[in-house]
Amino acid sequence: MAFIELNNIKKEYTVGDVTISAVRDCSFTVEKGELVVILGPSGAGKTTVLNLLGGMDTPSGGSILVDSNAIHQYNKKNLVNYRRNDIGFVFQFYNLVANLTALENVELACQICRDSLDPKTVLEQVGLSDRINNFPAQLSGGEQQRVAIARAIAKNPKILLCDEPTGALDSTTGQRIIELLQNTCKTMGTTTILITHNAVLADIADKVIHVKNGTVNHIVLNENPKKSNEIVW
Ligand SMILES: Nc1ncnc2c1ncn2[C@@H]1O[C@H](COP(=O)(O)OP(=O)(O)OP(=O)(O)O)[C@@H](O)[C@H]1O
Repeated sequence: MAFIELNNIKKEYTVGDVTISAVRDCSFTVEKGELVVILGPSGAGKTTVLNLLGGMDTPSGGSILVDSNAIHQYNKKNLVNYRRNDIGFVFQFYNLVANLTALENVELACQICRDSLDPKTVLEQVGLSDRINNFPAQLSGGEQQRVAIARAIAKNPKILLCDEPTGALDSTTGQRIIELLQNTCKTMGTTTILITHNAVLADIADKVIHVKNGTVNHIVLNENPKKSNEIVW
């Protein structure tokens, strides 16, 4: 059994009298410790899939199994605990708390979950030992994203979910963020899922799930994923 299994997932939104099918018949698996890129154009359903995986939303049909747990059957309380303890989230625009320092941002996330790592140590691991007392506005975009990654991995999550993590960064800074995500995935063994419309990022993944019109189009396994310094966009 795979670490993550999505089976025939369907997600529909009802807006007034209209039903919008965001995701349909979507199935794929992710192995423990794998780095997976979900790639597809705008509107393909990537964010919907990520939100379902992260327990921010529940499917209209199908099943989601994470580490043998049936996430699709979770009630609100189960979902709160799942999001707190099992999921680390990295966003395109970092979403740091502006009036807290880098260290305080990471500490805040650690306070709500069990088994968290030492915030200072994790900030050192992401290369920010000399910036821990800075506020987000005093940091570059790349540094802010490092804080956001530190905040997510300090929770010691089962899964790291990244929504266009390099989308707001230039190519060189983005490469360094990819390097950090690749290293974290390999050294900590954190299963990492990254959604993007940037086809260049496909090469850095162990597995690429191509999505189109709300469903999986095809899946590619990379025997030899590229290093971050081998890709440019
Ligand atoms: N809460 C919602 N209510 C209604 N429709 C929605 C909702 N969320 C998503 N959709 C629709 O579902 C479809 C898939 O959207 P989704 O955001 O998952 O795509 P995406 O691949 O992440 O796109 P992008 O790269 O632009 O973020 C779109 O047609 C979108 O308009």
